[in-house]
Amino acid sequence: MALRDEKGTEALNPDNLMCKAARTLKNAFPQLGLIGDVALDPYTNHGHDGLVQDGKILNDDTVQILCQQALNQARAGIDIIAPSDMMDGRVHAIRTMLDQHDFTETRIMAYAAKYASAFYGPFRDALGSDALLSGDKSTYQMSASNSDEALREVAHDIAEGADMVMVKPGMPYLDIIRRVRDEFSMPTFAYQVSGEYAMIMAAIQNGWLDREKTIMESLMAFKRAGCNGVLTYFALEAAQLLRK
Ligand SMILES: NCc1[nH]cc(CCC(=O)O)c1CC(=O)O
Repeated sequence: MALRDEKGTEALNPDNLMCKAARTLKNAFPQLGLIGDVALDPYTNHGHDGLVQDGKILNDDTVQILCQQALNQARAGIDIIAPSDMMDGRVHAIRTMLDQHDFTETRIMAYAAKYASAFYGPFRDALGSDALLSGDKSTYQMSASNSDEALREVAHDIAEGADMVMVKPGMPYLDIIRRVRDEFSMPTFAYQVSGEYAMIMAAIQNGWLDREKTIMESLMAFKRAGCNGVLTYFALEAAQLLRK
């Protein structure tokens, strides 16, 4: 909390928690691929992903800072920059910044179709941004009622240089995953978010659902819908189950 401020300055600190963790992991496991989430909400005292003035998000000023944040992460050893902020134009700006600093091989996984969702609750609790958040994120994240907009958002991000695209949340948006994969044939990922994880875990803990079967069925659904990969809090357990 003490490190949060209006502009998310800590995001640009080369010795922030995330950069330290990235360097430590790369030293210990040089073969490990690292994905870094780029957005300001872990660092701002208002809990938004971007800068706020008079209750409005400042898109272009935020993009400048996100570029610096991406560069900071690339320097710490992050292999794939994953902007989760949903500002317009950030993929192109980040690509340009990375290239200018010789990070030409650093990839971009765009949170391209990201919905303003209730399913991020547990993540925001963990981050401490839920209590801080003034208003909501509906001016930059998408409305759950809209599916064509997802295709337009994905098209923008691909045109701006995204190497991979993501749909988020996952399970309530399987239709979007299928449309995105069919339309663009790009490496397509889903993020099975914290609320999906919490929902499944709560049911497992209550004895209502079978643990292994439910986890694997939930992940299989993403593959069926067209995903090339899934970001999930079940990753470790799923890897163990797949090895059996
Ligand atoms: N930009 C922040 C960000 N990056 C990942 C998540 C959610 C992840 C999850 O719920 O598991 C969020 C939350 C949000 O947009 O409020």
